[in-house]
Amino acid sequence: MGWYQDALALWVPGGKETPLSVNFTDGKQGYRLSPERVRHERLIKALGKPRDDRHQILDATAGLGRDAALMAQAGFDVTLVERSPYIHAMLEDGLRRAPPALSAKMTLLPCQDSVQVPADVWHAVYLDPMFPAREKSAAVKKDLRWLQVLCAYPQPAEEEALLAWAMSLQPHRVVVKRPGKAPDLAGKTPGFSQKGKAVRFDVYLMG
Ligand SMILES: C[S@@+](CC[C@H](N)C(=O)[O-])C[C@H]1O[C@@H](n2cnc3c(N)ncnc32)[C@H](O)[C@@H]1O
Repeated sequence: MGWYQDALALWVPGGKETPLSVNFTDGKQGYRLSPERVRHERLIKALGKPRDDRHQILDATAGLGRDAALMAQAGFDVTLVERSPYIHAMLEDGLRRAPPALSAKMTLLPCQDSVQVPADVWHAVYLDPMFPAREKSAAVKKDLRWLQVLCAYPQPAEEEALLAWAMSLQPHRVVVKRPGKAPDLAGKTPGFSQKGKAVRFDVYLMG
């Protein structure tokens, strides 16, 4: 890990790949963040409309902040939690370089496991826990490969605890990102799902 073109980045010494860093405006992410695009994202549809003046989303598994940026661009105030110190440091650096209008809507908590946050304030708690990729390793994208190196796959007991904890915060809904054909998180059937080709968003309506 080090500095590459003014960004905190990860790379394999001697490797040919461009180093991985968090950039909220580049390439595909920049395109997906355009205001016309963002409302068509399945994640945004899964979140529904805020009500009772609750505009806050807790992204409890923030990773590289891509989904958080979509949610922020859609108008939500997003609080991000990330427990890997490497990923957290890159995310913090990406937010430092992000357009002010975007970073103003994203609050990164100090590096920690997602605990000790207040209940009763969230429109939604968003979970995107690690799940083993189906594709062969060469086909898996660079960022996902790094996540696989740095972050452990949760055991069933941890998945269960994560979902139970998210529900205990009493948001209007809990939204869980899953690979299209993966089983429901912790075996719990969602109220409904926003399904895409490779990924789906399971929605647990809490009231
Ligand atoms: C699949 S990635 C999330 C990717 C993210 N949605 C994005 O758009 O970049 C999962 C991330 O959640 C983090 N994580 C998993 N369980 C966590 C927990 N209990 N508390 C905090 N972070 C957690 C992992 O370290 C990893 O970076």
